[in-house]
Amino acid sequence: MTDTPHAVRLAGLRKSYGSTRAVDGVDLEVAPGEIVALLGPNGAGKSTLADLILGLSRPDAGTVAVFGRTPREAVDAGLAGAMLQDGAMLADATVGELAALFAAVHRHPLPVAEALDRAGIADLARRRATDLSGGQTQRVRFALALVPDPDLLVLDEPTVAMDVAARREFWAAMRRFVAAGRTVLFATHQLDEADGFADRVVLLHDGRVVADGTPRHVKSVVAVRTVRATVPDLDAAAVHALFGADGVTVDGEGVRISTTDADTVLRTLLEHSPRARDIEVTGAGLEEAFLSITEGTAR
Ligand SMILES: Nc1ncnc2c1ncn2[C@@H]1O[C@H](COP(=O)(O)OP(=O)(O)OP(=O)(O)O)[C@@H](O)[C@H]1O
Repeated sequence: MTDTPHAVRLAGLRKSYGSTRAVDGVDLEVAPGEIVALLGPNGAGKSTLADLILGLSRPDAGTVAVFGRTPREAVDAGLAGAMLQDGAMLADATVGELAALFAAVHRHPLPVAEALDRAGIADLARRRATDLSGGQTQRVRFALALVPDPDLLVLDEPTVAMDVAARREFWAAMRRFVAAGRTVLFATHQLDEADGFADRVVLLHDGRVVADGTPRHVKSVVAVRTVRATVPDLDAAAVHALFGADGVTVDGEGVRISTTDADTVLRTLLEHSPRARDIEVTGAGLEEAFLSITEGTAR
């Protein structure tokens, strides 16, 4: 641990690929010991942000500091470890050999056996790294990220390809990792994962931070539901007067309303249109929730 105030400090960060603004003006400060989920739909900019924090790509504008150092310095000093989506496995090497290779390039590595043990894959040490299932490969990546014994772990969608049991074990291992006061920043597009593990959730959309708070706060923002109903003699003007225009679609006798408070919408709808039928309430995916946020209906 260092005395610097922030594990991660991003200021005015921008990164474009051609005309795509992958990261579009991000300011973010993460204190040591925080567990932060970067939550966002596909293409929100989570991987790009992770790469910038680790110094794997350079920003077009803005600054990145990791424990007060440049990303490169922090990684070289073993302060930051990474588990990325596409870390390649060396052909022919066993898991143990791969971890030993990693250990050789770090200044204060964990003993290989301990890194494998902490990741819960001691039994895979002699297996060839390229012969593993998707979930096992993810856990090898996790072990490799632990090898430098870092104070900050950056994980990009760590549980992709893991089954339920592997996920449970993975998060248990992560809990042991953070028990020592270390910092974790993980990207995910699963709200329940952010909710279950993070103490802070940063919501990204189109390269921008659109919400930042406790899982409870962010859940209330993205827990959008869609209410659909068929209403005979539907009066579009009356519907808009009741529910506003944002997130409300009227099509013939069909009405569709996006809301964070489906109970109230249903009560109001039935009060004013007792003949409403085919009523359906569905949970929205993150994409839909984000659309609502950006349209301003889910505030
Ligand atoms: N190397 C690249 N070249 C061109 N465009 C890129 C590149 N990397 C990312 N992008 C674009 O930048 C945007 C952000 O991508 P990024 O991978 O950071 O999002 P993400 O939130 O991690 O998405 P996912 O959940 O799908 O991994 C997307 O529009 C993506 O197509």
